[in-house]
Amino acid sequence: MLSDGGDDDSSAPARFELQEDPSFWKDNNVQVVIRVRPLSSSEISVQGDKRCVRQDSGQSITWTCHPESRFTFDLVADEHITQESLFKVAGVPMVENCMAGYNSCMFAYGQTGSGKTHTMLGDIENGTRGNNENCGMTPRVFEHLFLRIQKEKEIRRDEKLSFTCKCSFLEIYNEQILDLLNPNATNLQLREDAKRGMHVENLTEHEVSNAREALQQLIEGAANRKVASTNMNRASSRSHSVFTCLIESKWESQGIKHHRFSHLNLVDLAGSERQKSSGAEGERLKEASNINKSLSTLGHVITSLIAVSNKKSQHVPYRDSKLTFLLQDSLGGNSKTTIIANISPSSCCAAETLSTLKFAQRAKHIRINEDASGDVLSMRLEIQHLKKELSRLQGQSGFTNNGFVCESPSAFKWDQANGTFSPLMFDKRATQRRDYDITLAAAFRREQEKEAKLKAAIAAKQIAEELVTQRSEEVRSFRMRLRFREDRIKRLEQVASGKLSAEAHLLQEKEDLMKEIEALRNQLERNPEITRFAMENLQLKEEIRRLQSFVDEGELERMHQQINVLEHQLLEALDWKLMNEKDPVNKDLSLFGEEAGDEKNEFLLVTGYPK
Ligand SMILES: Nc1ncnc2c1ncn2[C@@H]1O[C@H](COP(=O)(O)OP(=O)(O)OP(=O)(O)O)[C@@H](O)[C@H]1O
Repeated sequence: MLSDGGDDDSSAPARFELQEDPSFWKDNNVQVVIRVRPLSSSEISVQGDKRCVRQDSGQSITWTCHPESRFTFDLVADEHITQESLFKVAGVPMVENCMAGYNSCMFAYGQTGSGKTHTMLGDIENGTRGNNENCGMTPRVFEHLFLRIQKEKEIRRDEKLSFTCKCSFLEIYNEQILDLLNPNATNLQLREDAKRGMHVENLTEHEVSNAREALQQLIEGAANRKVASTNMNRASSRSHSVFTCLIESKWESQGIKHHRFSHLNLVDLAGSERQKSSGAEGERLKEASNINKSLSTLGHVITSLIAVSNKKSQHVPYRDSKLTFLLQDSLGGNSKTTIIANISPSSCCAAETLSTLKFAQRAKHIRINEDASGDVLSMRLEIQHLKKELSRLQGQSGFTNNGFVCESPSAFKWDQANGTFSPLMFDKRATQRRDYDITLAAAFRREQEKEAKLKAAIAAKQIAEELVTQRSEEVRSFRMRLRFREDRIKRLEQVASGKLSAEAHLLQEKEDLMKEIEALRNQLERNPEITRFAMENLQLKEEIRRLQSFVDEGELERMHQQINVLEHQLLEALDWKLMNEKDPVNKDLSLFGEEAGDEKNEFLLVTGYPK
């Protein structure tokens, strides 16, 4: 039985600043955030301000009923957090991940009335954040996404970078997929193929070119969602909704055309309420049991993913619900996922709050991409290596030898107007001038070579990144084939035990084989592409190595020769001066190229130069 916490529970909750960790996503693929909503007026009327949780820091929270349990997460957002602050710590990094080419997914979990829709959509009717502080994560994400796209296009104008964004909005209601942008389309089917991965057949996709257009789709779809009044929430969402944006980018570099896709999924799950407290009956009860079934499958999927990452299991039951089947790439694929678990702090929701905290804690242990890590890791290492190479080459833009420093061609500028190096202006002037021209040209040439090397290294890095994407695709296709095989084994077991007829099995077998053939065909088509990328990668590495040795050996040698020539000329000029000047003071001063008695000599006398 649940018991209330101590007297502390009713005290006003503490406030905590959310500390962002800028390097979080470098090492993690799943972020779990807890959001505590303020007490509602109905909760206050039932239980006063008695709370079942106490926040201890920006990362930890204690469930204060019996037995007290402490939980630690990536972030715990207190009751006072604004929509904007939450967006900054969870939404902005999500967009950045997406711009970096990762599939990104955010989903809100929690009991009915805990604030999922408030978090994911908020007030979408009154514009975006500039004039509406209550608008939620999704509109803010799109506003930021289009700002970033604009900025990126400007920065990479030379590469003719272009983006296409297509939005879709669906809900899963009673285990059926409905198109929220086309309410006439019901019971849509999930399909999986090697080209598009997991997708919903015939789902409406609208191209959007700015945040306003994306918001328009959001408002239109949200109005079509199944909403009903329950004991816990006057306007309770009775379905899971998934707003997806497919971002396609194209650019050119070093004569190579690049093409990249990434998905942005924003998911508002239906409430994880207990049927008793939700007051559900009739149609509502059917809805509630479907919601609970799919959410418990989500829980099983998470448990299996943890077992898979601990090498204790190999099977993940994605197919047991539409929700997990649709989200499988976000949960177990090449994706960066944020889970916002919403909770009520009220004592009257203690059981649901504990269940949400436990769910969130389990999700924290998911380690995705494990099976692809070998390949992807080696590609990442390759990119890191190329980056190092690049910065090393950039660092070589200054060269020092015997106190002679060349930082850029401008360092070779010879100031004739000031009359410096006057001895060189006599009979040997023409030869000296030519030597300087040669030196200057060599410096420019080196600068251009470095530019070229820089470009080549950037291209090599991009190719390596493409290669990473290709390999991930390959792994996904492989996983798909694995799943087909697992299904076949299961069916054969059913045939053996008499649960499935041989005819039904053969029909399904045929369909699966067709799919597998298609997957293999696609893989075959893609293989030459991968090889080509690998080849280009190798060629670029070779080019860098060649340019490197050119700098290390040939060019360096030439530069030494040029310095020797210059030193020799300078000594000659000094000898000439020594032979022609009698006054030692003027003789020394003349080393600076000035005649005795001019302004510079006066300066040296004032500052105590010996007479
Ligand atoms: N952080 C918050 N600050 C202020 N009000 C909030 C907050 N979170 C939720 N609310 C309010 O609580 C009520 C229920 O929230 P919401 O509809 O977002 O819950 P939900 O989890 O989506 O519920 P359901 O699963 O039933 O759809 C709404 O009136 C909402 O405005």
